[in-house]
Amino acid sequence: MSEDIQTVGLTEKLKQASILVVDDEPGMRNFMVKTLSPYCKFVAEAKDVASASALLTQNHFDVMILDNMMPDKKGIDWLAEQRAQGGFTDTIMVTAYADLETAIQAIRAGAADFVLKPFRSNQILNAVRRCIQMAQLRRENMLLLRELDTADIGRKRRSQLIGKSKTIAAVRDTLDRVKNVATPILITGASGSGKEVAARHMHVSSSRADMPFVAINCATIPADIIEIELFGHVAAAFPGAVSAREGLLPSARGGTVFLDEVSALNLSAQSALLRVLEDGMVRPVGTERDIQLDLRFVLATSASLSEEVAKGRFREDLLFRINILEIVMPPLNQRETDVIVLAELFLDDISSRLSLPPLVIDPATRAAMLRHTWPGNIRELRNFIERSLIYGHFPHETLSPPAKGQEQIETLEHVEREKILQALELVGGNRSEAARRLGVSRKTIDRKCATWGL
Ligand SMILES: Nc1ncnc2c1ncn2[C@@H]1O[C@H](COP(=O)(O)OP(=O)(O)OP(=O)(O)O)[C@@H](O)[C@H]1O
Repeated sequence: MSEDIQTVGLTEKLKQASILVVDDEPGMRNFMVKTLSPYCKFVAEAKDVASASALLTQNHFDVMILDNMMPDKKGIDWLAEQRAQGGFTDTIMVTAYADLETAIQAIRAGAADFVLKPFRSNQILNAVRRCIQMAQLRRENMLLLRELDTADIGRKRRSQLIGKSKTIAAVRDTLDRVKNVATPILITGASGSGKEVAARHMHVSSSRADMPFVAINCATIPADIIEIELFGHVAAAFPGAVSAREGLLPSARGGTVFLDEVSALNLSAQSALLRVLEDGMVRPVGTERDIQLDLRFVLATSASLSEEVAKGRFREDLLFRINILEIVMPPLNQRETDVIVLAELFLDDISSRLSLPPLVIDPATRAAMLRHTWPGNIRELRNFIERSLIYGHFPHETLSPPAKGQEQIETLEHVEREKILQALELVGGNRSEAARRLGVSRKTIDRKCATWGL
């Protein structure tokens, strides 16, 4: 990498940084203060560890540059003491003697970097910049973890395939049976039917639960970079790239990879994926070296893969490799009263997340929700609940009746259910009135409603 100060890209962060220089040689201190001052907010200096300690108690410093050979104490020993007392300023050790023992001691004492005397101005500037970048990454990481923790309820929900219906219970049983086998799983089903939730559900109950779950939506990554994203690359693979990057698959090692909308992969990425599925080998772009990976694959699609094969857009051998174990996610309208169970959960979650007053599902809304076909499945239900909480009431008008032109022969039981629910919705959930209008007894309505979980 060039050492020209202009090319190191000194960030805004450096301009905000406060630096403490600790060195007993006045000439050295002067050189560092002069080098750093134009680029940093504030540079203080100390001629020994006693005055450095005093400065550290009075001010916050982002980075400390510490000479190891000080008259009163070795810099490394003093740094170790500082750490033991809770001082965590990122420290760059400066030394004239580059022996391995000193380097090991510096790392153990908690030094972030190590610079050899004599050094040029850009070397010390680069070291400070690296330190600040690392500190920023650590802080961002800590905040992200905290955010994930506070969103824990949402995260748990996304890892639990909730529902009391027979269809969902059957899916849960299958997931439980296959959770620890190495064979790839193919999850099919309409958009929003919970394919990713099912994959997470299986991962958290599998032996890989403590390892990463990496969800990748193949449809949202541009085709020309998908292989780089999945498999990683070395710097030499691209003229403009400054460094190599680990791919998403290697970063999930030991865990589960969820490849959503797998039909969106281009043919070349499909060939590479087939290799990974067959022998567990990943080859980063630009290398001749294969890396062996232990990964569990779950693939999902809302498109029909056999139709994609027929159109020449999906490799037939890949389809054979991935559809050994297929799990079909039932649409929401085939999950009995799960729509109500899920709606109640979403009402709870969303009202507390958005600090909106809670809503209770009244009988007419229940009937309307059970009757609606939910073409957008659970995602549509979630959006409906969020909209309702914002409006402060359930907007029935957005629950349209089934689209015309899609008529099919329905069972009598289904037609009866539709009609009774429609009647209940129209009369605001009043069962006696619905019974009167339908020409049946109130008892019949009660009995039917009980079997539908109303
Ligand atoms: N059983 C469930 N319990 C709780 N939430 C669910 C359940 N199923 C789905 N959801 C929620 O519904 C939404 C859609 O689910 P998910 O993303 O898993 O669907 P999908 O089938 O993978 O969709 P797509 O094909 O569009 O990617 C998410 O907000 C998810 O949290």
